[in-house]
Amino acid sequence: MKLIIKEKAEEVAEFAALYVMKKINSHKCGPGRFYVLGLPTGSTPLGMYKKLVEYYRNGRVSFKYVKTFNMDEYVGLPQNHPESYHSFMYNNFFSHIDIDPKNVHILNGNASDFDLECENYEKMINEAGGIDLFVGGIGSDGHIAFNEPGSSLSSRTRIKTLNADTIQANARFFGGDLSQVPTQALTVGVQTVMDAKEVMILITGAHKALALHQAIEGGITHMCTVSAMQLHRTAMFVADEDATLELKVKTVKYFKGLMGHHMQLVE
Ligand SMILES: N[C@@H]1[C@@H](O)[C@H](O)[C@@H](COP(=O)(O)O)O[C@@H]1O
Repeated sequence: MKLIIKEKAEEVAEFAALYVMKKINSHKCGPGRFYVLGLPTGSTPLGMYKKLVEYYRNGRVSFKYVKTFNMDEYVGLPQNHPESYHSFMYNNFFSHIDIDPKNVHILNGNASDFDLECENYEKMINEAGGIDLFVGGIGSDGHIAFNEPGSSLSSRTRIKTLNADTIQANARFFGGDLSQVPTQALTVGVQTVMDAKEVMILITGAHKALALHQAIEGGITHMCTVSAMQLHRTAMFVADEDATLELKVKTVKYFKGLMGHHMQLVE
């Protein structure tokens, strides 16, 4: 596992965007050779999307031969609702780059058969050759995508009922009104993320510090689903200083000592 520690959230965003750009550019993409990205929503990855749009505008990267699979989507929210993850992704990223909409995959939270929708999603990921890089954020209880505490660590794409903490945390996007927050979502499973060739988790802010501690210094537990990434061969956590507040000084020192080496990943 790698832990990249940057001083500020903006530098986390920059590192993540540079990493994604480098991966796409070194993949030798073309017709029949796509780079496949797994993508998150939330406030944490916003800065990364902004940077990627900037790099695209400066001609440093193209998404023409990139396929994307989003992590999750609310159930029952119209696709064009401003807080749907469809809207989030188009407003903040897809509408500003050269990706072909047919290469964008987002779960349909209004499907008539959720089991079939989720099964097809896994099939489409397989048909795309699997996910090359899954980028994720986490909730303050350490959930990845919408894999709430207690989710099976071998779970696959399915419907989940959101817990009270997640509904509370997401109420800020619905005018603070808990009753407006959808109570269910379709989400990739922990195993769906684990199957990606690479995983990069972005964590910023002191409110995520305990989650980062549990994720990398605690044991693997379904009560902190991102901790499953300890079993991933190439998991990388990218955190700001605030998110490291609950880590041991020894852990922080060790990974900071590797920074020179790790920065080569984006050079
Ligand atoms: N399903 C999403 C997660 O994918 C995201 O990581 C989390 C944290 O969001 P934020 O980055 O806004 O803290 O929110 C939701 O639960």
